[in-house]
Amino acid sequence: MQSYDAALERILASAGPLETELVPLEHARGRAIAEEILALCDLPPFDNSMVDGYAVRAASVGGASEELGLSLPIMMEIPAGSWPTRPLQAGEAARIFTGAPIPEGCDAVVMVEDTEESEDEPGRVTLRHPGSGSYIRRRGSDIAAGSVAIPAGLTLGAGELGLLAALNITDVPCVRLPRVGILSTGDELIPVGQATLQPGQIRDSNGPALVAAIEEAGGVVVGRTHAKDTPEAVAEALAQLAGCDVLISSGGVSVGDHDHVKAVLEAQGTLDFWRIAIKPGKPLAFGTLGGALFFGLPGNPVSSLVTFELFVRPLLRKLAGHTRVLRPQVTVTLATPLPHAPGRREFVRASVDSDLHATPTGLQGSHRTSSMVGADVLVIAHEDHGDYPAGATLPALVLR
Ligand SMILES: Nc1nc2c(c(=O)[nH]1)N[C@H]1C(S)=C(S)[C@@H](COP(=O)(O)OP(=O)(O)OC[C@H]3O[C@@H](n4cnc5c(N)ncnc54)[C@H](O)[C@@H]3O)O[C@H]1N2
Ligand code: MOO
Ligand SMILES: [Mg+2]
Repeated sequence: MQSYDAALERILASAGPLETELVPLEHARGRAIAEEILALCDLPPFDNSMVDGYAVRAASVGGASEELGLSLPIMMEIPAGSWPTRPLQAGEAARIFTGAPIPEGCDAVVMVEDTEESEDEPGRVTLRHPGSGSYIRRRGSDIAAGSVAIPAGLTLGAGELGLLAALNITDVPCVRLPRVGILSTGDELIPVGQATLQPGQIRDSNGPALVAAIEEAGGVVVGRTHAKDTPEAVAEALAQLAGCDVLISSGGVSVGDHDHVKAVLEAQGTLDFWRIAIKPGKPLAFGTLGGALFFGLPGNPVSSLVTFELFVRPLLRKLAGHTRVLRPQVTVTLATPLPHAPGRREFVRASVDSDLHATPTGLQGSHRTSSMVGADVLVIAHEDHGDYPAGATLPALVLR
């Protein structure tokens, strides 16, 4: 049996980022950037005012104070989007607005709150501040031309897309999204919304849950099918899903007489390993099949989703080019005691409050789909440890 760490390491070592494709900026959210993006121009592109006020030469307004106002002629008005019509000379002021270009000769802006315009003196402004804070945003002070705007492998969110837009990059080099196929195995399974259940039958809930998990992870579901519990049916269904980067089956991977996934994988592809010392999800099988990476996830609904989270999601993130493939890990404090038998590393579904006090989502049986509801974290109970008391601090993976 593999340890959690060894299994994750083997899985992540099995593949690297897929090819690069150009993605329109408006569709690039959540994608991983394939290569380092250099700024081709300075941002901001010109020196501009940080405030609404008056552009001046600092040397000529040094004597201004609250008591000793300094009156200057207003030589021009510079709104954002315009360009100064002339340089600013000593002893002159220009009305200027936030974001507007600084005129040549100006080295300080005085905030409008520190000035007065009087009807008695039209065309003049009285400064009541020496203009010491310059309030000028220098060209290139956000990002200088030639410097790295976005490093390769970063996940593009609103902030990164805003910077790309400022740099006028309309087509973004992103890593292609992994194509994923899903196979639900089981004689007992009936698709959601179809037929009335006969005795012994249940709904295929893993299929829809895995679709959601794959999409959340940034994969594209390109095929989804079902197979009865025979080796022939499993092999045939998997053959139908050819052309995927990743194949995921659920069920039929344990030791029952009707569990055929592992044998089919060994016969038709390669089995890298089977079984991990974790709970839930022990009988996971990993290997390759027809050019795809293959995960045989256990059929129990919680086991399939938790093993997806622990092993498939990181691999999908890696294939999709993200530098950060693992969920953030935090330390939580147990709000209630946590029963845990030593032997396997256990991933306990729990909700957390804003102080990271964790409350398990009820009994943790791997058939209990309800234990996934409202799960914010997977609390990690160590294989060498027994029960944990309330107040114990444990590591946890943040799911959302
Ligand atoms: N003798 C042993 N039996 C079992 C062991 C073991 O070590 N020795 N391990 C148990 C563990 S742990 C798990 S996990 C399960 C894994 O079973 P399989 O991967 O073979 O899955 P199935 O037997 O096909 O199904 C298990 C369970 O899950 C339900 N299921 C399956 N697919 C779906 C689906 N798409 N939607 C909803 N529910 C599904 C299925 O009806 C079963 O109840 O094996 C234990 N047994
Ligand atoms: O390894 Mo299983 O998922 O505990 O029921
Ligand atoms: Mg089974």
